[in-house]
Amino acid sequence: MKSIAQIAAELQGYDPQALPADTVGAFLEQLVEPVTATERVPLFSALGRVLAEDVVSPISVPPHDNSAMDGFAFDGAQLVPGQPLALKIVGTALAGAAWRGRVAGGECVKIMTGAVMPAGLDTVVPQEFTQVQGDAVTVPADVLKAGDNRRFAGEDLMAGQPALQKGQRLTPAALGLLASLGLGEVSVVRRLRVAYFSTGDEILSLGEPPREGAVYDSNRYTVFGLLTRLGVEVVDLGVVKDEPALLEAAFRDAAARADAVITSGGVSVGEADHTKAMMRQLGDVAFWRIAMRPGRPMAVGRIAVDPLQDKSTSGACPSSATSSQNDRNGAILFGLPGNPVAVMVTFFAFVRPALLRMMGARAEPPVLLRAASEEPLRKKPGRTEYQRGIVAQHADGTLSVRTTGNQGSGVLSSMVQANGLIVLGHDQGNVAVGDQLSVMMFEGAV
Ligand SMILES: Nc1nc2c(c(=O)[nH]1)N[C@H]1C(S)=C(S)[C@@H](COP(=O)(O)OP(=O)(O)OC[C@H]3O[C@@H](n4cnc5c(N)ncnc54)[C@H](O)[C@@H]3O)O[C@H]1N2
Ligand code: MOO
Repeated sequence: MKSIAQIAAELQGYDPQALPADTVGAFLEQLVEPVTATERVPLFSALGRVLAEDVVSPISVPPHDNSAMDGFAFDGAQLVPGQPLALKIVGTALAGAAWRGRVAGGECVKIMTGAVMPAGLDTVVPQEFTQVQGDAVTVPADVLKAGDNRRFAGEDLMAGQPALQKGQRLTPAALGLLASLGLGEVSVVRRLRVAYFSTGDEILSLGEPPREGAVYDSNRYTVFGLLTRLGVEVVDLGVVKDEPALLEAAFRDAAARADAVITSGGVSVGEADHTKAMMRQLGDVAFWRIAMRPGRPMAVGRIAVDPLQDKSTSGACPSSATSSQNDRNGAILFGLPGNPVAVMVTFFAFVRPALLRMMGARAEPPVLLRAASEEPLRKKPGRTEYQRGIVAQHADGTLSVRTTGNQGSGVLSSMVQANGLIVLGHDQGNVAVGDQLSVMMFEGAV
């Protein structure tokens, strides 16, 4: 486990007062480690979980050569170009049971989609292509070739071949694939637990009456949504007032109960701010000014946990967990800036990839779209900007993007209007109409 100072010393061009966004990613990759405990869960509980081991196909799927169509199976060697083929029906092969009769030249078997191909037959003519009279079938000339409409055993998955890889997040398709292999349970990395609290004397909890100078706590709900979508267990610690004793209790409780602690507020340079002091006192923490907008101030580090107090896994995992203790070294701290848009942007840019790494998931850099700017944008080189964008698709298939207007980092409604974040890179200057821009789409991430 490397200290903040060690990681910083090894990173080229590390300047905590003007940290390029790329360097933050590199720093966090050094800071966080995947948790190692695993458990077996039934498929219905596995959606979004991270596979703890490679899955090798115990069987071939499909298990036998079978028909892709309802029609007539025959030996395709009898097809002659330019000539129809007359066949006699000698049986019916239904899905679910193999048809065991013998088929001679000039004969065929009526077959249903998914039914096992009778021995010696390799071609299926769909029934709508044919003329049938009693037990006589005519295959018109040139409607198909030998081998058509036959699905091979193992063409989806072959027994003994890798089907899914460790670190894969289980999607609906992956659940179906595991089921197709006959596997009812799967070994996954234990769920990550992430604690969150909002800080600030001006922050009202829902239900409190409005008062002058105060705002309702929106960050807690946004972060809850972001974390839930990510598939982690959320430990909600509410709003914590800017008092040292309350903050200390909240940090200690959060670090004891969770693998990572996310806070919002109190990381800038304002007065009457005990949050930073408490982070410094309880942990090994770096305070940054990142060369980006929004999301400039941010604190990152590790809060030590007294092993006797460690409640992060006790009672959290079912008894099937193969190991639930000692798979972490303190709780990782993400001290996010208070502004609601800055919270979301720093989450997408830094926290989400770091949490995925802690969850044991394979790195999946977001796929960025390219879209033509509908408007000129002012942009200073030397910092990364994330502007809220609305991407539109045109009749000819091309994409364009416009901003949501006011880009203030307190304007949360802009995040609701937007369907993605326009990423203006560190060295990018002003943007002209028609310039191609990269957009990180929310679909899948938000
Ligand atoms: N002199 C400077 N002032 C500021 C700087 C700076 O570099 N020099 N940076 C600005 C930037 S950028 C940001 S972002 C903020 C970050 O400040 P803090 O992290 O200390 O956050 P607060 O001051 O507590 O809050 C900022 C803003 O966000 C509102 N807020 C906070 N928590 C919530 C919440 N849970 N729900 C809704 N809204 C919240 C809060 O009321 C403030 O309006 O500092 C700038 N200043
Ligand atoms: O960058 Mo602050 O994080 O603008 O709101």
